[in-house]
Amino acid sequence: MTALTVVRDEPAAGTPMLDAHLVVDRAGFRLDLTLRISAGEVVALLGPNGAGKTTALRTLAGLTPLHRGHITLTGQDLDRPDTRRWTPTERRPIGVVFQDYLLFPHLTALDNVAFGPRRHGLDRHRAREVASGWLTRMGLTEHARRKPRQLSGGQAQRVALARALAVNPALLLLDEPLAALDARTRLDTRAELQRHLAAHPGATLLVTHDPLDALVLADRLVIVEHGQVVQEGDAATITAQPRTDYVARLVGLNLHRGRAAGHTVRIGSDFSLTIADRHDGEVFVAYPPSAVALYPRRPDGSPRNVWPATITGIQRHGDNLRIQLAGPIDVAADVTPAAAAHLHLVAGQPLWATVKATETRVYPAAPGDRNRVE
Ligand SMILES: Nc1ncnc2c1ncn2[C@@H]1O[C@H](COP(=O)(O)OP(=O)(O)OP(=O)(O)O)[C@@H](O)[C@H]1O
Repeated sequence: MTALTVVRDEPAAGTPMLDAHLVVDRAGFRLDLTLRISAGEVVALLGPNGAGKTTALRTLAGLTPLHRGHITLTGQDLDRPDTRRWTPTERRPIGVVFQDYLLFPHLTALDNVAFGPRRHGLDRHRAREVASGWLTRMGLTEHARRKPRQLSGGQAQRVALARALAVNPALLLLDEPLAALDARTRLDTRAELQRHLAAHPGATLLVTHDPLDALVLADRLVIVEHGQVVQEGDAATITAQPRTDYVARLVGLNLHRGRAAGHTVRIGSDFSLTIADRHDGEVFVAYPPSAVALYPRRPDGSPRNVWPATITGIQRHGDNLRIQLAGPIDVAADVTPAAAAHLHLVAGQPLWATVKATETRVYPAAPGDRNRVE
């Protein structure tokens, strides 16, 4: 019997694909980011406005040169300023889906997708075959002859994704891929995108400031603030143990950094919280806004942490109200509309806030944690 040899140029899942140290200096801003992504892995680069996400993506795509560092993809240096290595955008094995898709308006969906394979050397007929296959996978067969302006937002997004994937990229870059869609379409498209990303054998970097996109689509989250990584890991770890104010807000937790001694954590110079378990040294204390209860007068005889607070803001939050409070520690509290009415909550109002020791989650703060949370 003859052995059947299957030739695959797909990398085995887990093979290191991207190894990058991205350094870009601008007046008042420095990007200094290390990124490693394996075959089949989807990494979300998440961060607030101005954190440097787009700059990172542009360096990988070859639209912004590095000042220092390197971009190595499947062992090839694409950008390495110290050896003057530079591969132009069109020669990088990278597919990009931009926020607004950037489809060619004068080309049909089919020719938009065929553009990449053509550029990579396939003849017109073969490139169209490949493109047609991708449009079928995206459920767009009957839209192949349409121009971008005849497509809905969700369809244009799928054409852009097909175009990026049609060149079999070692690295797929997605820049806020769902941002241009309305809420309903975004929901369907997110689920569909998840399927396509799971099938993509290369590495994927998703740039977003939507935590839901990151949580649903990515295997690993890299969180950047001020051009630097402040936390990275899987969604479960990050949501359980946020290490900066931004991440805590993202996952909906109150967060303080302090010094623990036994069951007490000193926060700032003259405030302490009692915690359930013993800890020593620098720690984070996290608890959800739903764990903070509000009282018009100081509740006594209770084992809870109690402190005076003033309302600085009230917003709707799902079925509840989220109350922002200033005091010895700044916190958010969630209350039901009935409780808010009962307490006659208004901005500027003094109250008493409480949280039970057993509702707090305490974990060590690494010495390297940036953006200290006080
Ligand atoms: N072309 C440019 N020239 C000079 N400075 C720039 C340029 N583009 C961005 N910046 C600055 O570089 C920093 C990082 O911006 P960048 O767009 O990468 O952040 P971002 O995380 O993508 O933000 P957003 O979520 O708002 O898109 C910001 O301070 C920004 O003002």
